Amino acid sequence: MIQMLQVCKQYKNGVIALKNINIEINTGEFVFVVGASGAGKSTFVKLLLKEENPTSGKIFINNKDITQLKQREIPYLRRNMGVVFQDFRLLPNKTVYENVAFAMEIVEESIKNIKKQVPEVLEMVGLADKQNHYPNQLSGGEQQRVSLARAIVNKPQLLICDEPTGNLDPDTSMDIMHILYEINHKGTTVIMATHAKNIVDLAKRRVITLRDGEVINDQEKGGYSLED
Ligand SMILES: Nc1ncnc2c1ncn2[C@@H]1O[C@H](COP(=O)(O)OP(=O)(O)OP(=O)(O)O)[C@@H](O)[C@H]1O
Repeated sequence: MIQMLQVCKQYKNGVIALKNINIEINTGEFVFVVGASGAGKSTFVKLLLKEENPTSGKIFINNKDITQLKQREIPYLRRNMGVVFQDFRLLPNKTVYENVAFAMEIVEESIKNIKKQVPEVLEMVGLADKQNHYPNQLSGGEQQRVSLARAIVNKPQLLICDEPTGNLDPDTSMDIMHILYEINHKGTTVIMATHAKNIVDLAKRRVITLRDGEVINDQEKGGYSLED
């Protein structure tokens, strides 16, 4: 599903954030991308979202080299991806229901589908009873559930999470992880960049470890501790 070939990223200020990355991620995998602060995790995520372009190398998603995409083709790439960030990024003036519905409205889904799918996805993340609340009336964990619901409501093939548990306490983080595992179990490929050692070590999933922009480990059923 995803292939990076000899990918390098140097920012304009000269910082080399990623060096010669060669990885392949198959459909249906759950992959952690770990590494210390500054190792290149967010840059890795930004390249997949095409928020940044690599300085050299190729990135294939579903056999299409996204480094060659024209500007007008980018929305079609993103339509196939859900994204979750550490800071939730919800719209403060919209309710839980409206935040999730908005993701469907911008891809011009029918009202019929919106009315069917939004309650289903809110049920899945355990927020059926909070659909009329505003983000500031929710806990951090609940806000992240809304953000997850919004990310998956259009049924993307790929879910990309950048530190999704970074602002949450350990118990709430595990709740979010269980939702992520369930999403993955239903067939969505999940890529999660994180610092959260305990989550990674418990998960026994594939772990790609970055250090100073290089992949220093790529292990099935790996652990964060391998980095040390
Ligand atoms: N827009 C930018 N311009 C210049 N340098 C950048 C930019 N974004 C990131 N960098 C640099 O690239 C390197 C990798 O940063 P990146 O944000 O990818 O790391 P990270 O592993 O996600 O770190 P953290 O865990 O702290 O978020 C760092 O040295 C960082 O300072």
